[in-house]
Amino acid sequence: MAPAPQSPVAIGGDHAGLPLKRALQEALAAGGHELLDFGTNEAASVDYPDFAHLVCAAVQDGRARFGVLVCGSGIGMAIAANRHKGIRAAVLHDATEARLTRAHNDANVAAFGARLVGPEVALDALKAFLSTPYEGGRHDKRLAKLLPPDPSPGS
Ligand SMILES: O=C(CO)[C@H](O)[C@H](O)[C@H](O)COP(=O)(O)O
Repeated sequence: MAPAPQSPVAIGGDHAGLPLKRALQEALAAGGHELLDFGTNEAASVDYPDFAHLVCAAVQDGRARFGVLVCGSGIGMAIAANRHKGIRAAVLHDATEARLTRAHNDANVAAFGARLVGPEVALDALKAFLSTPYEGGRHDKRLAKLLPPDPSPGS
């Protein structure tokens, strides 16, 4: 992995994500990224939102520039992460999605499904995610519209 201007990176996952989380951690560390590891580091079954909340809090308060979340599908993690103000999480299956969500959505959390994506593809996507800048411009006003309208629909 290329040297790391975007450190530190907060990482977390559930039991299903553990093998991929470990692989991503090793690659990030080898690339010089400072890592904040929020677990889990045990094979025992745990609940993915607990780890999503820890990682997102670290991104929200500035301890981490980016977050990485790993569960079985990546979906539960992304749902949990996107409930946090200022967090834009995307489930990634390849490097193209990673580049697009950084360039257009200024995503700050990458979610992976360890049961669906292999370590090489996930690592490629993570490299692209961490190295692609947000484009700004026309995307700024769209990001501003991601906030719920006031009053929120259904309230
Ligand atoms: O929440 C998920 C799906 O959105 C994650 O993939 C979890 O890792 C998965 O649900 C865990 O499943 P398990 O049968 O409890 O191992």
